[in-house]
Amino acid sequence: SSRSKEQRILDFVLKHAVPGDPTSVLNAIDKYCSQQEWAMNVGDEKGLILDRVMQEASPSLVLELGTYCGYSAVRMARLLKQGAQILTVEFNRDNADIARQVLEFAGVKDKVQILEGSSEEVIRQLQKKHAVDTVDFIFIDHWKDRYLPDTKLMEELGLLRKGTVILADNVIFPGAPDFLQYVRSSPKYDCTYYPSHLEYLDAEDGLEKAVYKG
Ligand SMILES: Cc1ncccc1-c1cc(O)c2nc[nH]c(=O)c2c1
Ligand SMILES: [Mg+2]
Repeated sequence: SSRSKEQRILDFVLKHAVPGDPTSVLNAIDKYCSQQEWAMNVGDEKGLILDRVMQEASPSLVLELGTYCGYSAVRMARLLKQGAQILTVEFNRDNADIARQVLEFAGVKDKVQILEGSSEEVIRQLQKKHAVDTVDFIFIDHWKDRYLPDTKLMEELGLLRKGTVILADNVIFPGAPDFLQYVRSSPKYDCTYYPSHLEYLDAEDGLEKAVYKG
């Protein structure tokens, strides 16, 4: 059977990156996806913004919505402080399998747990099944129509604490207008927009940071 684009990305990483070196894994994925086949990794330009915002938050527990091939999970895991953890949610089983192999090759698998399922179902299980109290940093990068309902759900479940940082990808392209409108008009959030570009392309995109005020 023919290999998928995601399997071809993994193959390129295994061939061209250095085992245990997360930065070489990021460089390999960025090289392949900018030169051979476009893919929806957050990429190197928006990735630098993710790096800075995440380091500023210095989180002990990170929740990522949308693992895909594991690029942003590797990106964040390489910067985590000692003992910190990432829970990343992926709906697509094949992508989760690719991401597991990428994370293992990068040497960060002990810092990251991939939770398979819909973001709504996984979010509802975090406190009881995964012993989560509150989350320190949330990277939203899954499906634009779920940004707002999942944010509201996390509020309702008490998963956000004073100072929890939400960083959302693709708020311009494909765009999450209802999410943007909500967080920017809500007294519960302090928002900052980081203009950038769609991964590997010139199209405009950006990241929105929404800090929960508790
Ligand atoms: C797929 C696509 N085509 C054209 C323009 C943008 C996209 C695109 C880019 C992303 O960074 C995405 N991140 C998470 N989830 C997505 O669905 C997604 C889609
Ligand atoms: Mg994205």
